[in-house]
Amino acid sequence: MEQRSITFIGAGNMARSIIAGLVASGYPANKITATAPSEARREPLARDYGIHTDADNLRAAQQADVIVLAVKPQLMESVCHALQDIDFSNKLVISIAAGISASRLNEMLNTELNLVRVMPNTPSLIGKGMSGLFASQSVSENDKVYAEQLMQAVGEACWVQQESGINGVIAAAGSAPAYFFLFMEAMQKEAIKQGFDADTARLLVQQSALGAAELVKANPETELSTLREQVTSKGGTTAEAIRTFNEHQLSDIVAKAMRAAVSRAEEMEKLF
Ligand SMILES: NC(=O)C1=CN([C@@H]2O[C@H](COP(=O)(O)OP(=O)(O)OC[C@H]3O[C@@H](n4cnc5c(N)ncnc54)[C@H](O)[C@@H]3O)[C@@H](O)[C@H]2O)C=CC1
Ligand SMILES: O=C(O)[C@@H]1CCC=N1
Repeated sequence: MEQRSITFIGAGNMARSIIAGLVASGYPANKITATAPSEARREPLARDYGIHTDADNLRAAQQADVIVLAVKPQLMESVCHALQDIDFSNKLVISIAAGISASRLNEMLNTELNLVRVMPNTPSLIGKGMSGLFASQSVSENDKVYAEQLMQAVGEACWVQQESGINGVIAAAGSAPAYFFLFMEAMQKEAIKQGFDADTARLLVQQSALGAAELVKANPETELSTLREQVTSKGGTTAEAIRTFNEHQLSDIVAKAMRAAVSRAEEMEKLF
């Protein structure tokens, strides 16, 4: 892929995840800059990945070919305001923020950007990310290819044709690692109650989760329901566990939670 100079505005959890994945995939560290007001955020990134860091957003953004907006949605407006003097005509802007539309970002930066909205997730840190991408109409084919390859360097990527699809990606992927962590936390807690020490309980849960996910990936032709049925012996233990989940409407709970994530993204679009 092209190795353009890239500046992350905001050096938090998500920027760090992408930077780590990029550097591990061979993207040159000296082409990457990350900004944050606090030294405590910048220093570990410079130390761990050998990238440049800067406290000055304007300077760092000015010298980059690609600017990744990676601050919290609440801060986006004030951060963008200070970048308005930049000539964006030859730059690609990537926003990873949830709940901030392309038209709002154009407004905040006071220009019609070459903008790709990307919704990544934190497993990018280990090259296992899942990202959804949406490109504004003006984005060139070359920039689209670059954005896609950038996210493929840290995991899998898919495009959405409508901007609203980004909110669907949030529900199914951006926020999703937290759902699985919550589920695993609950399992670990109960395994501890059943007598395992915390480490063994974690091992039991993490290896089962990993094995299940790998099995899904290794069997793309097999429906998820079939994989579930292969574990569920008639009259056996799994059947009782699954019956209990169903009795408490696990599918409805999951659907409600995913819709709540979408609703919050829509609400944020009005707030910020
Ligand atoms: N954490 C996640 O799993 C995901 C987050 N996102 C999006 O990524 C964005 C960042 O989220 P996180 O990394 O989780 O937040 P975070 O709070 O970990 O990181 C935000 C960073 O911005 C920095 N910052 C604060 N003020 C700044 C300023 N004026 N200039 C430059 N940097 C500044 C902070 O030092 C902090 O390191 C959000 O817009 C969020 O919607 C998207 C997908 C997944
Ligand atoms: O919770 C959030 O708002 C961000 C977006 C997806 C994951 N974290």
